[in-house]
Amino acid sequence: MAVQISPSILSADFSRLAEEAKAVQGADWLHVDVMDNHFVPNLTLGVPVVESLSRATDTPLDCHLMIEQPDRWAPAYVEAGAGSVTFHAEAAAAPVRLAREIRAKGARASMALKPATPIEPYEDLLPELDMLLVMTVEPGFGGQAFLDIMLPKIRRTRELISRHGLEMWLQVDGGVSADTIERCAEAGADVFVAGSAVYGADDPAAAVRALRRQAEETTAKAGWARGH
Ligand SMILES: O=C(CO)[C@H](O)[C@H](O)COP(=O)(O)O
Ligand SMILES: [Fe+2]
Repeated sequence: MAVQISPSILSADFSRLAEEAKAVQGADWLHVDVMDNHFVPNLTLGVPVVESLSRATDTPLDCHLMIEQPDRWAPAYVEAGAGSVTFHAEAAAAPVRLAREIRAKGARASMALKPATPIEPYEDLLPELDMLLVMTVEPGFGGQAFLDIMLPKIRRTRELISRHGLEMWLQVDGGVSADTIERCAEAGADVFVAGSAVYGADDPAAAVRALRRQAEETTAKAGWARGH
């Protein structure tokens, strides 16, 4: 199980997205938060911006769709160049069909859970997914405080993934920082989104390296990591 860091451009300067993407060279992914002002009370960017960004950087794009009707829109984000597309369980009408469509178009398929959405009803869907995103804030805004109460859900999700013998990744998003990343890694997360902790730093690339080091050290120590 390899630690991956996905800086969120939600906390970047939107007037200089190409430069901001290059400022985190060395990151595994670039996390792109798509918000439609319906699923969440905020509005960010859409398909044309993702298309331009995918041409402007070699870092693969990890698109987090906080939108209604992901069944209709998610395939367009794959066509726009996203390497991974995450839809919300609460918004998808047919998550299995949607995950299969995302995979068939050539991207990794991922599903996100808001803080109040349990993982257990989705256990049988896990083999259809390449990644599960456990939100550690209410989606909609960057810079919010990490919700410690989500740690048991991260732990239960990791246990389910292990029990089913799956290779899928477990992402955490929201309030991930030097203060919280070790708790996430200890609970079983392996893909870490960080917005304000990376783009709020004087040296974003150094912040990515520091977060990676912390997560790797914790992962190496954690008992559940053995054998993965
Ligand atoms: O999906 C998100 C918010 O809905 C963002 O990815 C997340 O909040 C990142 O920002 P920060 O690390 O500052 O919390
Ligand atoms: Fe996100």
